[in-house]
Order: sequence, then C-alpha cells, then structure tokens
Amino acid sequence: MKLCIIGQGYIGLPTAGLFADNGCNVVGVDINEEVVKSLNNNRIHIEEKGLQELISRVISNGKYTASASPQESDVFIITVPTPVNNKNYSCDLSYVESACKSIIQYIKKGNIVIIESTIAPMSTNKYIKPIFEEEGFKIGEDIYLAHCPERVLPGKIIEELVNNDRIIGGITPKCSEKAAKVYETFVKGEIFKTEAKTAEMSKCMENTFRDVNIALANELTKICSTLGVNALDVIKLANKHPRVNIHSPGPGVGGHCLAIDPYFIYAEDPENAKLIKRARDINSSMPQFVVENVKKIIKNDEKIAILGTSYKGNTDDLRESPAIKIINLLEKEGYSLKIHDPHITNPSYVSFEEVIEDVSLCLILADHEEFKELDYELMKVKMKNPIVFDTKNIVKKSDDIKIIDYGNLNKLI
Ligand SMILES: NC(=O)C1=CN([C@@H]2O[C@H](COP(=O)(O)OP(=O)(O)OC[C@H]3O[C@@H](n4cnc5c(N)ncnc54)[C@H](O)[C@@H]3O)[C@@H](O)[C@H]2O)C=CC1
Ligand SMILES: CC(=O)N[C@@H]1[C@@H](OP(=O)(O)OP(=O)(O)OC[C@H]2O[C@@H](n3ccc(=O)[nH]c3=O)[C@H](O)[C@@H]2O)O[C@H](C(=O)O)[C@@H](O)[C@@H]1O
Repeated sequence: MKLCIIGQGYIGLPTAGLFADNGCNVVGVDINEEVVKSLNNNRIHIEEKGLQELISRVISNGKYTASASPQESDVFIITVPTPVNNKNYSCDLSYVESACKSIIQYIKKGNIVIIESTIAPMSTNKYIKPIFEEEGFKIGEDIYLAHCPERVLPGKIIEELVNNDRIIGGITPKCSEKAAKVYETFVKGEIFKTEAKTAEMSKCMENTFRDVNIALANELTKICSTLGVNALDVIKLANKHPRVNIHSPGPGVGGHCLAIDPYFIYAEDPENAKLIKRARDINSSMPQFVVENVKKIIKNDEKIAILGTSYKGNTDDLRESPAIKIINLLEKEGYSLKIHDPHITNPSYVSFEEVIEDVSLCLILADHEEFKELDYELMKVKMKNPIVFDTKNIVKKSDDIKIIDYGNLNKLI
C-alpha cells in the first residue's frame, strides 16, 4: 500500500513513520520546504519520544521520503492544522480545504481519502465532500472518504497511535470499511466504525470533557484561595472517592487541542453550549489569576525568572501556551523578566544558572521533568529572594526556599 500523508507535524510525521515501519511506502508531504529538507536529511523538527529513531529507521530502509508535493497513492491522509476562527469561534478549515485541493490531481478511482485533522461536527459532509464531488468523484463508489480523528497524547504519541482505540467515520458504510482496513496495518486498539458527523462530534467532545474538568479544578482553586482552604489537599482527598477524579489546576489550558476544539462545538450551537463556553472562559482567565497572585508576592520593580514556556511539560510546543500570555501580562505590568526553557530553542532564553541570578521570584509555568529537582542550594545563593511560585505543583518542598503553590495562595496578602 502506498500512502501520501499531507502535513508532517506532531500527528502526520509519527503516523507516516508507523505506516512505513509496517511495510507501506509513504510520502510525507509538507508545504514547509524547511521541514521537508530537514526530514530528508534525517532530522526531525519536533520533540516526541522515540520519533527520531522511528524516522531514521524508515528513511534508511527506503520506506519513507518527505516531499513538498503529493504523488499518486492508494491512500491520502490529511493531518494539517485546524485553528479556531477568532471572529466567531468556528473551525478554520482553510488548511484542510487547500490540502484536499492539492491532492485532487493525483486521485484515481478506488483511492481512499482520510481526514485526521480535528474538525467541527458536520464539516466532512458540508465542506469536504463537495470538494471531491465537484471534480466528478462519486463518494463511496469512485473514491472513499472518511473522518478518522486522532486522539494521541503528545509525549506518548507513538505508543498511543498503536494502542488507542480508533473511531472511523465514513461518508458511507463502504467508506468506513475501506478506511478501517488502512488502520489495521498497525493499530492494536479496537476500530469502531460510524458516520462522519458522529466521529467529528466524539473527537471534539473528548477534548471538551477534559477542558470542562480542568475548569472545575481551576474554579475550585479560586474558591479555595478566597476561603483559605488548601485546594491541592482538597483534590487529593476528594479523589480518594471511587467515582471522583478532579483534574489538576494550572496556569491555564494550552495546546492546539483543548484550548480550541470546545469552541468548534460552541460555534455550531452557542445557545445550548453554555457549560462548554463557561469552562473555556474559566480556563482562559487563569493567566490573569496567576498575574494577580504574582502582584501579591512581589512589586513590579523586582525581577522574575520564568521557568517553562511550552503549553505543557516535556514538549517544545508553544501553541496557545498560557505561559506566553502570562509573560505578556507581566511585561505590561512593568515586571522585568528572564526566561528559561530547556525544551525551547530561543536566542533570548537563558540557562538555569543565568535565569535565577538576582531574581526575587521563580515562576514555574510548565511541568518539565527538569523542574522536579531544582538546585535549591544554587537558588539560595543566586536569587535575591529565594521564592518559587509553582503553578503546576511540581517542585519539591524545601525549608530553605519559600514555595507558593495553588494550595497556599490564601496566605498571600
Ligand atoms: N498535536 C496533537 O497532539 C494533536 C493534533 N490533532 C489534530 O491534528 C491536526 C494537525 O495537528 P498537528 O500535527 O499538531 O499540527 P502541526 O502544525 O504540528 O503540523 C501540521 C503540518 O501541516 C503542514 N501543512 C499545512 N498546510 C499544508 C498543506 N496544504 N499541505 C501540506 N502540508 C501542510 C504545516 O506546514 C505543518 O508542518 C490538527 O487538526 C490537530 O487539531 C489531533 C490530535 C492530537
Ligand atoms: C481528552 C484528551 O486527553 N486529549 C488529549 C489532548 O492532548 P493535550 O496534550 O492537549 O492534553 P493535556 O495533557 O490535557 O494538556 C492540555 C492542557 O491542559 C493542561 N492541563 C491538563 C491536565 C490537567 O489536569 N490540568 C491542566 O491544566 C495542560 O497543562 C495543557 O496546557 O488533546 C489531543 C488532541 O486532540 O490534539 C488529544 O489527542 C489527547 O488525547
């Protein structure tokens, strides 16, 4: 089987790697020429466990090549971005539409086209199907079209690509059957066939479920900081109940998924999607909440060290990162900042030794592995005031360093 995978990012590249590692011939297509060049030089451009080894293997056995343009194939999989349209919260399908148009001239009878990008409910039928019909293809007879959403967790992408259950949403039952066969190449999880609109809604709802639950934890944190209750203890203890699982509060919800996908549902039915929108608002308010608490800890003539800028721990992904919003807000408040992130290459970021020098506060905004064991001895010597504000509940407790976290915010005046 030959596959063309359009978009070689966090989803497209590992997917391409796994198909190639399981005997398929794969062309990984990306409009970014730098990405194509780097991949063909055997260098991946994103951070993900096990991915460099996988891509090196499939390049050296000749099963994978990257290319700036598509080729004739048996299967086309679209894995391009789907941002939110800032004006009305709808799903911006422009990348998906242009990716579909880019493959039209290579499509032949019998081909399978799969949309993996996360899209709003009804998108496949309303907007994607007509692109192929206008070219004279009868869906379900000439070519087979399905939405097969991706549900892997960054940090565990390769493991979850293989082991997660999958939803296959075909335009017709035959489309679902054909697409399911494609994934049988390497998927060990169960494969469930359904309609495209059900697959679209299920995917958006999975991320909405998590976003709403995180909002609950963030709201609890705000309430506890007013009442003088330790929110982190409450969560630990409440979660001892066999049917309770309060999520972790944090500086906000980032990434290309949870911070976006719930809006796709909201935009389709704003009258009814009230809880979904409220949860988004609560999570989006967290960067301001962090800044309000920083203002209680130190004045704006003091220096702050920012530790971690990616949207979550152990990734180089900055999309929708709450840390970036917090940095902008703190700068507006007049604070002078130094930034350290061992996962991000940025010429203005500094080393850990440099970032702590002469600062009055270390503000932890991402739960990177490196921050679990901070060098408190060095911090005691180098920092002007040894205070850590840990918004991710990740650092170790210490007698020498004052640790402020979401459990003791009420103690700030
Ligand atoms: N990152 C994640 O954890 C997950 C992402 N998704 C969904 O998968 C989709 C892709 O997300 P990521 O892989 O994270 O995005 P990404 O930004 O890492 O990768 C997308 C790639 O597509 C390329 N591209 C854009 N338009 C193109 C075109 N017309 N032709 C060829 N290449 C094109 C870009 O240059 C980029 O390299 C999104 O819809 C996202 O919501 C779903 C589950 C997990
Ligand atoms: C339902 C679900 O678990 N969805 C996953 C999610 O991946 P993502 O990396 O965005 O999820 P995440 O680890 O929950 O992180 C999202 C954001 O939420 C924050 N976060 C997460 C969990 C928590 O208890 N508290 C919290 O504040 C993180 O710090 C981060 O800023 O979204 C992915 C996607 O759809 O792209 C999806 O494939 C993944 O399986």
